Amino acid sequence: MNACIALLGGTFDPVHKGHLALGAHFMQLLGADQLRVIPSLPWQKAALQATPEQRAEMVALAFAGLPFPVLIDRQEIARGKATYTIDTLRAIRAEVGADVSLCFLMGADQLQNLDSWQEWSTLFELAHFCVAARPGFALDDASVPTAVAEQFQRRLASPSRLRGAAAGLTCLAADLAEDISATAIRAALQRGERAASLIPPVVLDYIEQHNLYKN
Ligand SMILES: Nc1ncnc2c1ncn2[C@@H]1O[C@H](COP(=O)(O)OP(=O)(O)OP(=O)(O)O)[C@@H](O)[C@H]1O
Ligand SMILES: O=C(O)c1ccc[n+]([C@@H]2O[C@H](COP(=O)([O-])O)[C@@H](O)[C@H]2O)c1
Repeated sequence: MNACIALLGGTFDPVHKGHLALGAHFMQLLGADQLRVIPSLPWQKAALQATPEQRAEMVALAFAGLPFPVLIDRQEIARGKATYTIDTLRAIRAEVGADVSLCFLMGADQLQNLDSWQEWSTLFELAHFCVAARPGFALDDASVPTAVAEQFQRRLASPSRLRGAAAGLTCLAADLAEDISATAIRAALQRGERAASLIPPVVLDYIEQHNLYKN
């Protein structure tokens, strides 16, 4: 059987339990061999609070010790300029070869935004796309751009089919319902709350040690 790698890209400012739930959910659904977590230098988000290095360190702490293999892939922060997923997928595809199943994970908010991504329709040539529900972001056709909804529906397949093919399919996890966002966490920390139920304890310790998200 082909190897299967799940890819989780994100800003992670900071990483939180919603990211862990998204990764773990699809690792189980897909029966994937590895989760690669890729901290980004996002071109659509201004004024990040933690540095790229701090965000990558928090990601490494959060994803340590899970019951499946995890690789923290620093290629996007190493690029040192705003990053596009198309470039990252091309690099990973060149590294792993044509047959490995690559499954890019995202929440419903990014599906609503997918048609703004660089070369978005070419992305399906390089990977599968797996979308999880997220409170506050609908997955119905009215909330997703028409061209994205069409691509998504046409390519929709079971997780086992994604595992058996290299790229080009989509899959939906409608049952994830983690009401957590980095925006809400930053706001809570700024108010002086600890947000302990939303962030892994090791990440909370890191945030406190580095005086992050105070203002
Ligand atoms: N609670 C969640 N449930 C499902 N997916 C999520 C959740 N939080 C984040 N994601 C997904 O994880 C990826 C990285 O998210 P990101 O690091 O931007 O966190 P965020 O909470 O969305 O941040 P912000 O509030 O700053 O926009 C995106 O694909 C996003 O959709
Ligand atoms: O390639 C793009 O144009 C693009 C535009 C928006 C988001 N992305 C990717 O989507 C992932 C989640 O992004 P975000 O902003 O929700 O943290 C992350 O890997 C980003 O690099 C990619």
